[in-house]
Amino acid sequence: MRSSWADLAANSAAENAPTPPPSAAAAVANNAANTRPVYVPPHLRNRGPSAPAPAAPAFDNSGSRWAPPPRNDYRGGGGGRGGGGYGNRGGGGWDRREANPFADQDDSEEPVTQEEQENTGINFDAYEDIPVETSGGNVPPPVNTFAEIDLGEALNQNIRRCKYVKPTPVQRHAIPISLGGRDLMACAQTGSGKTAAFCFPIISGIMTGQPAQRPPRGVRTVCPLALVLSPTRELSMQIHEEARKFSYQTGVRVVVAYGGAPINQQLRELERGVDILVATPGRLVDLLERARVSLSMIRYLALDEADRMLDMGFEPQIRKIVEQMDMPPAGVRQTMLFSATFPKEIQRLASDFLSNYIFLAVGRVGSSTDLIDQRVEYVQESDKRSHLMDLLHAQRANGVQGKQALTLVFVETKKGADALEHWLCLNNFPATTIHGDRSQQEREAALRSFKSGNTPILVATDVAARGLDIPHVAHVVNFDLPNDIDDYVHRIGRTGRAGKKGLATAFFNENNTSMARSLQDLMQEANQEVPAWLSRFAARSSFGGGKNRRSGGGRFGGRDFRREGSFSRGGSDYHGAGNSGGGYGASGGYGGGGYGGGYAGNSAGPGVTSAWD
Ligand SMILES: Nc1ncnc2c1ncn2[C@@H]1O[C@H](COP(=O)(O)OP(=O)(O)OP(=O)(O)O)[C@@H](O)[C@H]1O
Repeated sequence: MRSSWADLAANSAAENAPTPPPSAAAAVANNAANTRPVYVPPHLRNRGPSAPAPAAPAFDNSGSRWAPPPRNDYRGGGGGRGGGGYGNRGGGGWDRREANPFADQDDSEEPVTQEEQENTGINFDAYEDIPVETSGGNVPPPVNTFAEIDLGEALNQNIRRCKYVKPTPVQRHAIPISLGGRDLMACAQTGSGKTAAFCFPIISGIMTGQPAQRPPRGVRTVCPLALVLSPTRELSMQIHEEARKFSYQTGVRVVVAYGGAPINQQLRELERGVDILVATPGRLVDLLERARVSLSMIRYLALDEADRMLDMGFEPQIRKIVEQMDMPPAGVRQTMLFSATFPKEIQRLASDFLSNYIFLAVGRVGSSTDLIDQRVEYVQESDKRSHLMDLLHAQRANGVQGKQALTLVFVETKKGADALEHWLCLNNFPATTIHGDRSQQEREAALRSFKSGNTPILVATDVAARGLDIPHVAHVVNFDLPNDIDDYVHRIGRTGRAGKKGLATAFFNENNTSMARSLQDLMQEANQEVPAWLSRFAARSSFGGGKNRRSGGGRFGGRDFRREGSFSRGGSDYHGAGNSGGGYGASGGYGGGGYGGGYAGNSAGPGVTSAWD
């Protein structure tokens, strides 16, 4: 298996986080059970050693563990807290050793001021004027500060450790909605903090909710309370890392399962206990079929990159997981769907998974808008390499390519990625690749090497287009443009995150004519300068009503599809409440057919490596 020099360097530098000894509380719990771990519900797990020992949970074992949780036992409280139980340090329950996810950062719990946050480049004032649209009945009002939300002290402490000073707009709106027990379809721009927006309510809900029933002894099936699905292995890993930080010392245990990595290690982690399972669909189906995971206790289901999860590649797998296994149905579980893009067709599909939901669209949040400087250059296929070289030399000369400034180059094919990486390295530009033909180890090493700045150029297929939060990506180059404007939005969203500025350059030629109109519209809405030649391409391609045209006469979708006349289900929950910003947000005009690169891997049979999980 080929491996670039940079990957090898990164491999050798791989972290080896020390594992702290088990806490006193965990040891007490374990002894009490004659070395067998004793289940302690999350809301009791935080009691320190001095606290009274948790009483054995009085589970009603008359029903089997397969019985679904009591209907609405955890909902409808409007965020009300049922007796606390969170907040204290310590830990108990399962084999509950917990590495400190903040170990390699300055863990001072000094409050971060807004000024300090701005010094880090995060400027949330840029988000203040963002139009927000909500629809659905009885939308809970947004909050302005984390302090207004009763998330519990342990979680609040982690928010401080993460140095989050105030909630981003999607968090301000989404967290109260989810804490209110409502299903949610949320659309907010890349880099705007959606991960925390779905993690916080889940963690808080598990900390304070009803205790879960424990599987009988000897049964190796685990029953997580929350499931977070994402389309790629790397994104699942990232969500897992984030969720571990948010849930540190809360007693809530987060486990990740994804394809391409040995399943045995993941099984061992699951056996140690799991409250929140973060997974890619393929690996999850495997675990379900082996009966190592049961979804019967699921209270929270979150789909990150939900439009991708429900597009034609993933939809059958997602339906299987959500509808054909043992997961409680919509209305019993709470479901949250998040993405930066949400085509209407996918919204329609997604509504099958939701019950009485609120649609939330938070305007552009400066990702594909002001914060990302978008440029499109006309470059013939044969000139692309020399053009890229010119850009990289200019970056070097201007000091843009400092140690910390990273460049992410998107190409169409895996072979193309390898060839470009090779050529860049030959030309003294250290590069590595990530795509579906690389082993998982290689993919992870490449990402590490890129993140650390050892290899400041990453050549990627669409497998890296969504969700990845890599600090210091200063420049995204669309060496090959995607065929779908939503993919473009996600790709360029790897820069300009959390209020920071970024640059995105696209190489355009005749092969991309079908993208001309949607690209022009996107750039116009983002107040970017559209070259005259691109407008001419757009005018030509508009005659055929190109598949990538955004719906709504050039205005972006980002609107609840239920507002369209076509929504006529009985018992509609649409009440048209909320603010109406209009004309912003996610895309309409779902292009379809535009998933090159690793997409084909989704339908791969057993044993075939999929780029997506
Ligand atoms: N309240 C906050 N204050 C400061 N930083 C935040 C806050 N919320 C999130 N962030 C940071 O913003 C960055 C982007 O967050 P996140 O990855 O969740 O974005 P996203 O909306 O999911 O993006 P994408 O659509 O690309 O998946 C992360 O580095 C995260 O730590």
